[in-house]
Amino acid sequence: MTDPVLVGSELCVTRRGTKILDGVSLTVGSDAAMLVQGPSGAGKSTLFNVLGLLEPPSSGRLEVDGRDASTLSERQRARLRRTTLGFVFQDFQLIGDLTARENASLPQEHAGDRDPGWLDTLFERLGIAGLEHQYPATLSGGEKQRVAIARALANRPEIVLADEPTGQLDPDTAESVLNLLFSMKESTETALVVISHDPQLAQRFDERLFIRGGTLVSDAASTPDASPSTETN
Ligand SMILES: Nc1ncnc2c1ncn2[C@@H]1O[C@H](COP(=O)(O)OP(=O)(O)OP(=O)(O)O)[C@@H](O)[C@H]1O
Repeated sequence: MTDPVLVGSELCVTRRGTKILDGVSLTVGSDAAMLVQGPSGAGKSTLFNVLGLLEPPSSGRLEVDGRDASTLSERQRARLRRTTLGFVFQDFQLIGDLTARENASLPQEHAGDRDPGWLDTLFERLGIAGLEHQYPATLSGGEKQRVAIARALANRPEIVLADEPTGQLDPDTAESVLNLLFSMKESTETALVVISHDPQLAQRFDERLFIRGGTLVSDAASTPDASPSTETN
């Protein structure tokens, strides 16, 4: 594995006395393509939030780009999130009264580091050049997700975290969005971590982890939604 960009050690999240994540340890290399699979309620979104510095773990250690997240102030964490991480969500999370271009440029605006040329490149490579001035309501699901990918890559992050990025798309559009995520991962040299319950995604990823009851388990056979029959290795 190349140098790790994300290292979680014994991550736990407890809510109302219940352990939602229970001792999750993982290492994401700088060129990783990692899929975290698991059934509904397994703790995938919670893990996504913790890895994305969106919520702190109750215990355990998280290192992002070599920095121990627990030692950072909220402001430093927000800065690290902006500069190192890009996010793609199942429901796109585009702002309705901003155009596609304005949505994609938000991370640059927040970082105070505008790079319109890079946004042009992203729109071009993602096949959405020409849609810059349209509002989300006028875009198809696949187009919205491509705008969301442009937004995730706007600040040239080290890691893209995607939570069920194909969950709301029809199979053909899902395939094309996944192809784009992978081709952008290669060309921008980012690590890609996708969280999904969809076993169909499995064959695309070098590394697969399975979560069940808040704990990483060793193989797909332990997760009913992730049948090993769909695996290629
Ligand atoms: N605020 C909360 N308080 C108590 N329990 C919670 C809270 N948020 C989530 N949970 C529980 O934690 C467990 C894991 O939730 P999480 O959303 O991480 O699962 P998931 O694997 O992403 O599920 P899905 O695929 O259905 O979205 C679930 O049992 C959920 O009910």
